[in-house]
Amino acid sequence: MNVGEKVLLEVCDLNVDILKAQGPSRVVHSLSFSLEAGKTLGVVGESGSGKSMTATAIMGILPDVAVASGKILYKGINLLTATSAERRKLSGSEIGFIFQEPMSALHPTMTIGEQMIRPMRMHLGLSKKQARDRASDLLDLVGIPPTRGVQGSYVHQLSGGMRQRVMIAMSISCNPALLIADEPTTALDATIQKQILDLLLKLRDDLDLALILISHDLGLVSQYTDDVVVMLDGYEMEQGATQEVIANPKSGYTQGLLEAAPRLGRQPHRLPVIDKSIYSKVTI
Ligand SMILES: Nc1ncnc2c1ncn2[C@@H]1O[C@H](COP(=O)(O)OP(=O)(O)OP(=O)(O)O)[C@@H](O)[C@H]1O
Repeated sequence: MNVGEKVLLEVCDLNVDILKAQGPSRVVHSLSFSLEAGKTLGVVGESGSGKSMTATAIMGILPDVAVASGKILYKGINLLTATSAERRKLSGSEIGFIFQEPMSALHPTMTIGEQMIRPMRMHLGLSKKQARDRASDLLDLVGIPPTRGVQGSYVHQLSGGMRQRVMIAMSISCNPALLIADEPTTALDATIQKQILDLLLKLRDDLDLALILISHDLGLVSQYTDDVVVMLDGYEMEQGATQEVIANPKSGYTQGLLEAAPRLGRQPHRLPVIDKSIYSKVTI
């Protein structure tokens, strides 16, 4: 990937360690990638490969037991050494996050409207009325017209697809430049999955966002991203332009993922078993 003038995010030599009683255990090893405005980067790997640790390190919401080192440069500011005031300003406003499971990310006893207006008042300094109007516009933008009365609803009253649309509306409410979506459609059926991913791409284009799409599904990522990083057990297996990686995978692990990848709306007849042990980092 070229590091040009439009680079928004540069992850350089990122390591993440989990602190355990017997000592630190590394779950992300020397990971580097960059992302330009208006582009989508896929981070792909099976469960436990370090995708969420990478995402939460960028967001500054790593679990207490985890420590990150290296550099995460956002518009040239190293997020790993930024002051908490700088971080607060960036996370949740400049950098938006879409969680896998909106049911646990959204507050159960606050209405959707109340949850939406809070960050807009804090980060954008809007009045209650302005924030409510903007919430209405944002919901409309993600395909929920004001007539649905969603602002007055609670999360448990919405369908899975509606919840994810609400999360997306919230994630773009403070005009982020970067959006990180961690398995945003895993809990949804194939038709809704496609609608949500198409919506994310439309927002990326309309708002000139940079988007990181995290998924275990290389087939899905291949349809929605410009570049891809393939991870296994915390290591980068390969990265590059998505179509290039799909057409000529350098790593046997990527080939295995491709064979296992379900396409949108089509499940594979049988999942091949990938023998991970033969891709141990020392052999690469
Ligand atoms: N809160 C935590 N405490 C201790 N270890 C953790 C914690 N969260 C993740 N890990 C460990 O860190 C490693 C990387 O996990 P991570 O969640 O980043 O993987 P992932 O690729 O996102 O997988 P998944 O798709 O299942 O979320 C795994 O070995 C996992 O067990």
